[in-house]
Amino acid sequence: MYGSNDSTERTSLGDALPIRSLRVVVIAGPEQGVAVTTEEESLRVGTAEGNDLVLADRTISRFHLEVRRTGAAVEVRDLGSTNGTRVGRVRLVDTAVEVELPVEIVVGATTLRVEDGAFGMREAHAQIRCGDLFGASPPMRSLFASLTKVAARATPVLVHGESGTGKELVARAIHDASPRHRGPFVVLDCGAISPALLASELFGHEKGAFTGAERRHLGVFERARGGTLFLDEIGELPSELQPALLGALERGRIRRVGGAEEIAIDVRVVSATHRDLRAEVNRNTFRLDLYYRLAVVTLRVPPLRERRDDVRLLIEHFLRSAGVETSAEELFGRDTLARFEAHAWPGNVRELRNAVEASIALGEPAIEIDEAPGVDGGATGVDALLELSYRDARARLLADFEQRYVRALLERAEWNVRRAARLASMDRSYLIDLMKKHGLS
Ligand SMILES: Nc1ncnc2c1ncn2[C@@H]1O[C@H](COP(=O)(O)OP(=O)(O)OP(=O)(O)O)[C@@H](O)[C@H]1O
Repeated sequence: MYGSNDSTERTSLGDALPIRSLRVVVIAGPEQGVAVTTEEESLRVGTAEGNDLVLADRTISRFHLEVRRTGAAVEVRDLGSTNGTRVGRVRLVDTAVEVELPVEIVVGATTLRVEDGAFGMREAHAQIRCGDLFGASPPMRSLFASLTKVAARATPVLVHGESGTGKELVARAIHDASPRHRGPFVVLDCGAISPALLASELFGHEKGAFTGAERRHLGVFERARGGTLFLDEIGELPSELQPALLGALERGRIRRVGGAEEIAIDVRVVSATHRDLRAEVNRNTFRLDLYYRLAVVTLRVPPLRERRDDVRLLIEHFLRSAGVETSAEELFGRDTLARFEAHAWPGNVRELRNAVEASIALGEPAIEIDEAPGVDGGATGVDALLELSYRDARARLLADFEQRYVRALLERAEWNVRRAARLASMDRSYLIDLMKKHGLS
């Protein structure tokens, strides 16, 4: 069984996984004949340094497109380019299409051909655990290997992944495996703090720097001295603060708001985002130079739907964490487990953890939720409610509605609570209360 402590330490998985390289060739256009091969699962094309294929064609955007393997096929994703990406007769702008290789792609005045390259091996973690992260799927074991390698150095890392995929745990694991592990791990959620307060949270302020600044306040750069500074939701950093952060990282010094003294910083910066910062660079909402500073290494945390073979392992882990010794199969039965594995999990591992915890609390699988009777109900829904008093029936329908509404709202907002509250014009703390009430937080 996956979840037992012994199995988390096993080393029999091996430390390499087979991989097939991707090759891109310019078959028409100003740079015809140029070709690049990458050993990674993905390949990027654009005019900015940092792409695998860097082109000079002016009709191409800085980060124009990405080709990523998805099992037997590849996904071609346009990264919000100005002129779009054409695959056959389909024109993509800020969207993706799944195709088989080889494929011809037209970008600006250039035609590319992407094809399979040679077979090779890539490094993989030999265990199904890395820090507090669990994962046995190839993309997770490959992530664990990169994470462990990058942890040893001081390199800034950008962690990219959908909400609830475990980005904060990745940052924490980097810190714990780094030479700075005895220092502090300080988190700043750039999306949760009002832009007016963000400068002071980052750099601190002196007493009297502004109305209400009654005493000196140390910012996260100073509090993380000797350790790791985790800048969560870095894509939400307002443009007016981006030059100040860039300056601090370039000079290795900060100045508190209202202060004159320059203070040397000693932090390793790990940042995270659910947004594709390259698309934000194309849109000019994120500075290219700041992107380069933060994303010296990018680690992508795959969504749960791309690693369904991890679902069972994670369920076992969450059961053990909740003190339940029964195995997932005994508890839920095969059919329900199969539904857990087939579910799309838009809220990723966080949603799965909530579903497992709710299942334990309710004593029945909480994956049934999607199929609960609708609030508008049919005659049958109302008929069933006639068994109850009006008051109880009303309370039951309301609770049902709340749960379905909050879940749908969070899914629409990619499980970003702040965004969800804004979408529903609802107070954030009220939304958090509703999430707690319905086992969604
Ligand atoms: N691979 C994993 N193994 C075990 N637990 C995980 C894993 N990934 C995520 N979790 C759990 O899922 C929850 C969400 O993880 P985390 O907060 O790290 O996600 P995130 O990507 O930072 O989310 P957000 O973008 O919303 O801040 C946490 O409870 C975390 O412990």
